[in-house]
Amino acid sequence: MHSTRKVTDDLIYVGGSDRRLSRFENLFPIPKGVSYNSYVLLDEKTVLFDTADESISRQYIENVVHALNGRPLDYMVVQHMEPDHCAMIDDMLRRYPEAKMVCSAKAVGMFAQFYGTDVAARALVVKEGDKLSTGEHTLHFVMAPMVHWPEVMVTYDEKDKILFSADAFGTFGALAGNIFDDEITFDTTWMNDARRYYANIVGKYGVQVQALLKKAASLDIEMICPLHGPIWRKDLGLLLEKYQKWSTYEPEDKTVMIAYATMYGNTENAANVLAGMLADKGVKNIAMYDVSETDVSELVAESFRCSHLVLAAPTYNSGIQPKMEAYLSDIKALNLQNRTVAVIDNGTWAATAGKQMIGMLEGMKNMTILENTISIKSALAENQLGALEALADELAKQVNG
Ligand SMILES: Cc1cc2nc3c(=O)[nH]c(=O)nc-3n(C[C@H](O)[C@H](O)[C@H](O)COP(=O)(O)O)c2cc1C
Repeated sequence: MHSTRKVTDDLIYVGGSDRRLSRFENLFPIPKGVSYNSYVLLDEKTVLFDTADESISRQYIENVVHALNGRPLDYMVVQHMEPDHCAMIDDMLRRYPEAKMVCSAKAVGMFAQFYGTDVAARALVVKEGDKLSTGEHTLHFVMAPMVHWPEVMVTYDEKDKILFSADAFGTFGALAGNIFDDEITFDTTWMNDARRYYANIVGKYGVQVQALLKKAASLDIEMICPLHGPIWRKDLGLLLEKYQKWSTYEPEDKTVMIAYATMYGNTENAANVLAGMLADKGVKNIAMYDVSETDVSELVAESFRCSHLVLAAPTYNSGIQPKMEAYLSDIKALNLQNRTVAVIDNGTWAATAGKQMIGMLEGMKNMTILENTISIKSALAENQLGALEALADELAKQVNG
């Protein structure tokens, strides 16, 4: 049975959600599932905005067929060629032989790469600023390269002031009937997943997101229809403000995130002692994570949120404890910037992890590495408490000041 909802009088939500998939991109845990959004516009011409992942193919086909209600499909706007949105394109093109695929030039090539089919004859290639009238509606295409693939474009419906935003403004999390931001409590229940989605999937491309935000600012947008997560029609400012921060790598919260690695508990102990000192000095909402117990996507998201990071790790085979090293590689690859970082290391015979962590941080942009580093020899010693206190002082002054 179809499961669709009306977005406007002539726009229908035809997407669906997957709650079985454990990892998005086979990488990021999604305990709350994920939605694959797609939309049908019923104007004088009919339009399908993107398709969906094959995991929801049965539901998706029923939804599209129901929404079109016997009408042919004239246009299929393909904004992003990632398989979680384009898996059903081939099926749609065969099911609707008159449909034209409206997309960027790069998308045509990508389709051939993924599916071995040349769709050039079915493609209506559009570029920056091109417009397509579908009757009452005019669709205005805006290129958004590297948000988060090179072929990405977004589409602005001039009549209803809707931005179809591709992966931008998307989030992890399945939809449960409520498809609009005003039908859910986004700030408390969804924001962490939205941040984790942004930081890990689009985080690297802050410059490109900024370019898109600038283009979007020139459009009068009343609704945003992303490819994942709820449709924004009420509190658009909430996510736009977050996107402004995330894409400029500006921390959201002035607080300390302590990420530690530990085998025997001694580095963890130092992290706890430091956290207590920070709390005594008035630092609030301290976030602390064991990097072996926390998925790296969470660590990345929290690093995008917090202003100050303390990284504490034992030396491991003359290197950095591997989970800490993986996390550092990730935030480096994702271009995290503008953080103040303190380093604590540990070692029983030759503690070298600290030097190596600092080396990785020095390779990142605009990171302030505090000179006050602490090197533990197996377990925190009495005579190191002063140094830890001094570090807590420095961090607290910055955070509270
Ligand atoms: C597999 C392995 C490799 C290690 N390699 C080093 C090393 O290269 N240099 C060193 O000083 N300590 C090394 N250690 C020792 C730990 O870094 C050290 O005992 C540290 O105090 C452990 O901190 P923890 O109590 O937080 O786990 C190694 C330990 C393990 C288990």
